[in-house]
Amino acid sequence: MSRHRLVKQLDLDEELDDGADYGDADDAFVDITPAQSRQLEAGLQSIQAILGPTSSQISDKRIREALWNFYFDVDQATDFLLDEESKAQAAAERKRKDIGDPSDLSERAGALSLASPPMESIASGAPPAKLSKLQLKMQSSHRRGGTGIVPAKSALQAAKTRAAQTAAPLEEIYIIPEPSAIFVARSASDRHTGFGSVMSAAGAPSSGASRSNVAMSMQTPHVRDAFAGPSPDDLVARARKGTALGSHAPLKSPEQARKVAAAAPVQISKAATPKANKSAAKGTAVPSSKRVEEDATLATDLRALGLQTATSDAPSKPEMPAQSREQILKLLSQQDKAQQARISLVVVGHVDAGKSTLMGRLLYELGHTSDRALEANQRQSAKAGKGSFAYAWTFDQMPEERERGVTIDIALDTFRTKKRQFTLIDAPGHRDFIPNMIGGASQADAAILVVDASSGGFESGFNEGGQTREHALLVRSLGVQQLVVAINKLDMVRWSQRRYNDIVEQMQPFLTKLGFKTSKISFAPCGATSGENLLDRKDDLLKAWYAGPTLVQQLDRLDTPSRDYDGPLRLPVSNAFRGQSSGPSGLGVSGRLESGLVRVGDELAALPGDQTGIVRAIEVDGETSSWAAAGMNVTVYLSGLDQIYVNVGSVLCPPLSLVPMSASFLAQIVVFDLKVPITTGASVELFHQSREIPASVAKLEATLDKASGEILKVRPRTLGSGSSAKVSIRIRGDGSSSSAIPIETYATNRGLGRFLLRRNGETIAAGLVLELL
Ligand SMILES: Nc1nc2c(ncn2[C@@H]2O[C@H](COP(=O)(O)OP(=O)(O)OP(=O)(O)O)[C@@H](O)[C@H]2O)c(=O)[nH]1
Repeated sequence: MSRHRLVKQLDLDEELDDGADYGDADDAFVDITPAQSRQLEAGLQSIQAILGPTSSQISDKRIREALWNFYFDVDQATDFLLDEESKAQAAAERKRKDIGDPSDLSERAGALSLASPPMESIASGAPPAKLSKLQLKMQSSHRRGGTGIVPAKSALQAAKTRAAQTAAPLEEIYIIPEPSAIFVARSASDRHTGFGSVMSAAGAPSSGASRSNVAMSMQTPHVRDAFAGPSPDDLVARARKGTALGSHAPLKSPEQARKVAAAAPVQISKAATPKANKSAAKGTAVPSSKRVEEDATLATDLRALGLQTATSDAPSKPEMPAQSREQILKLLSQQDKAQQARISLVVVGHVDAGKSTLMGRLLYELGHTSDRALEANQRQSAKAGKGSFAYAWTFDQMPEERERGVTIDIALDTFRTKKRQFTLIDAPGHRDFIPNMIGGASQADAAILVVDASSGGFESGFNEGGQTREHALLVRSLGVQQLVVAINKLDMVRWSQRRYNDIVEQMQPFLTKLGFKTSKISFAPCGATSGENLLDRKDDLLKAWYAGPTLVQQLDRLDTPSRDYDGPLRLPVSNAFRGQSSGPSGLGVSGRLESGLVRVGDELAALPGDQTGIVRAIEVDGETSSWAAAGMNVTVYLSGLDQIYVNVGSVLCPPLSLVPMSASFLAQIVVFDLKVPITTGASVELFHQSREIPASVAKLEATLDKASGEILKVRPRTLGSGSSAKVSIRIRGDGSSSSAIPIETYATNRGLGRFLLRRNGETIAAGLVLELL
């Protein structure tokens, strides 16, 4: 039975304990076979060769123990030893009371140079200067023949940054709408739904700003009532805790069930923790008969559940990429030409417009949901007195969602039409959950805007405070250019052509004002509960006047957006969780690849921080793959990287092409409809990728002409509704490097160079990053 099955809660205190206890473990290898002994010795020599002079700091015994714990995997054992070494050094420094916050990887990388290798001090036996894990690795890489040099920004990047310093064309944000055309939502309870802070640590408090907002709001009775139940943050945190985002999407096969089980919460391979190493050193490294027994029991349980397949004792080796980078690029370019590339679709719209029902029905019509699964949802929803939500329950799987009949968090799924594959992001419509909706929309290429055609239904979504308007504005501001408007619930108005035309006539000018090109907007009449006009039409009342494309035909006509496959890899993190032994193990990190390619075996750095990990497995839309490319929603499983170093808002990138870190930047913004103008120093919430960050508008540099981008006024005192301006944004914090976030200019990376600003539950502006300051 494999020791990979043994899992244990991570004890953080012990993990960070600097007193590396590598005590008596001479008896650790008593049961070792001759073959294992040979593997140990070969591994020992490999690690010593890799570590070079650093290996003199680490006893042979510790190296053997690491190899034993990592099943003779030299890479993992080396990573582990380097981790331990840098922790011990950091602890030693702490003891000398001269430690500050560890500087981040980008700063260190900038400071590193082979011209002054710290290796000399190690070789001379002098206590090494504080070496980051990256530095040690770079030395190793140098010894292995790599250059170990972190390149300065390329000339191309520098040129791009310079170009970005001139005003960006306004249509890149969106064509400025008439202020009166936009009404932004105001949360009735003034709730602060900080989805970015949700995942930073389960149960961790939100940002300081969030807390203060909440504290102020709590003074009014109706707000206290609103907080009587779990907050939106709590609900989302609870749902996401320890799972891949969207893992509450339907499980379509035993294989998927196995994968989801593999992503079960907060259990960490004991062999992969420093704590395990300590235990090993204390003589427990060799499986005891009790542990063997436990393993066997666990295996039996898993088999009974149909969750376990692998029984090998062999260490899990990364599957090597089957295709070269060139082959992958060629394949992607062919797919793009044939318009077959995957498209990420976010489904947005006013609360109760029928988004989840529409998507649930669509998956059923396309054969992605089995009759059995549907019947189960029908039975359970009827039992709960919510029979009309049977299709919506395909997506709304959190108990709170089912109880309240509203979507709370985004859910992901995939579906395939005859023509192409889609990733579907079902976003919540309720105003309290707009931050989650923004997180979903920031990962999308195109949107389905669901509109409720029932009498009064359309109006409540389209009037002031309705989410039809705000969602359309937000998706456009986040860069989505293609929109399919599903005019839903037409069955409730007896498939009235007049009602349909009336809605189209109101929506069309509104959407073009937001900057959607007419050619990129399409409309589809439909009925989610009956499945009308999703794949085909059955109702004579509709057939009598509509002969246009079905919803699926319209989705098939969407253009594949251009992707930056050649750029450096950028994977903004929307979730991080622990993989487990029955599926891909290691740290699972989910997100949408903004640029570049990732392959199994790649080394990735997580910023902020100075940690790196090796990609052991990749899943694209739930399917195992040896690579993934820009535009895909992926989960990468990394070894050698601890979960505490990766949060929502972190960005994974190659160690030799790090994403810049910045706490302040120059931006061009467009201001939405405002009650209170923006003034210098205004406190805002910055929504960047899947993260919400307290920030301030540090300086109003200039107002700009909406059409030409030319400067109208330098240093304006305020910014009002509908204006466009250049402003400096500063992340609020203590001013140290720790407040810096991974961010890029829009010219360098579109996804990482866009943001939204919100204040007191209102979205007040959208912007593009021009220059990092
Ligand atoms: N008659 C009729 N009812 C519908 C249709 N589509 C959805 N509904 C009903 O509308 C209600 C809300 O549907 P949902 O799918 O939960 O709406 P939603 O937009 O996903 O809701 P949130 O995500 O919470 O904003 C449910 O009772 C559905 O049965 C439709 O085409 N016709």
